[in-house]
Amino acid sequence: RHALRSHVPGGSCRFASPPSQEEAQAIDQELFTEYKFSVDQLMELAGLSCATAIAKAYPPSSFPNSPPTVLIVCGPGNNGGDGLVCARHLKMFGYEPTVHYPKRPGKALFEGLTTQCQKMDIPFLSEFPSEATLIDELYGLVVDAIFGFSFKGAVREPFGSILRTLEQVTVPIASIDIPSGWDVEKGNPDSIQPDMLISLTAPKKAAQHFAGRYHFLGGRFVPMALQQKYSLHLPPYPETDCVLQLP
Ligand SMILES: NC(=O)C1=CN([C@@H]2O[C@H](COP(=O)(O)OP(=O)(O)OC[C@H]3O[C@@H](n4cnc5c(N)ncnc54)[C@H](OP(=O)(O)O)[C@@H]3O)[C@@H](O)[C@H]2O)[C@@H](O)CC1
Ligand SMILES: [K+]
Repeated sequence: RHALRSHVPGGSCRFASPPSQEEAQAIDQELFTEYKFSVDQLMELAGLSCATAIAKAYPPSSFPNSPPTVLIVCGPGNNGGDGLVCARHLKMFGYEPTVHYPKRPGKALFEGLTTQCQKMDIPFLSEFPSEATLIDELYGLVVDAIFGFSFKGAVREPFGSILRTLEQVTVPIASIDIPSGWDVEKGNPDSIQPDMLISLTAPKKAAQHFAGRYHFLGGRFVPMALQQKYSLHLPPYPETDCVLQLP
């Protein structure tokens, strides 16, 4: 199933005291309201973490194709914004990203991130490939930036069709924060099963159901007082790294 060779060993996650969906949203809100971070600040760090973790797990030399092509699917919220930032950094790192961004919020932040990608010659696909085999032929990796910790209920279109196609791809999928289609706390055995998960801030409860090879922690921006308030017990990041591979 997983076509890529990889240079770092990995395993499933058993993380102490993961935050609930409500707690994850409360931490997010507190970062903005109490700690006065702006969304674009944290999104930049989150997206950079994702690109860095991807480059560690799937270096260009491990791709079956050259240049290393990556399909990034972006959803309508901040998870999708992380995907746009990730695309930009992957391009800087020597990858060849292509973005599909079917539902775009009319906000300056996302418009700016989209323009930045376009000005860096990152193509945007207007139609999602309907056949999984086409994705397998054209791309060495898929980045799932569709839904994050605010996902609720049954998946609505066009994302239902997209996820059904992604369930059938054989190239690895790297999910940002939460595998899309998964309940944020309970997971979802019937949805995509990514090869990689990049948990941002802290792994959520759903990460306990992740069985792919690479679990990374990213988003090294949570002040200690906030970590303590929510009993996050985050493991220490190595030196100045912005990501940490979890066991
Ligand atoms: N502090 C942090 O940790 C940071 C977190 N960050 C990132 O933000 C992410 C959380 O972002 P978020 O809150 O904007 O929500 P997110 O999960 O992207 O999507 C919600 C959107 O999806 C939609 N939608 C929902 N359910 C649906 C359904 N069933 N079927 C279809 N659509 C559905 C709904 O759109 P609607 O269609 O309802 O308008 C809504 O707009 C987080 O996971 C992390 O990646 C970083 O950027 C910065 C620092
Ligand atoms: K996701």
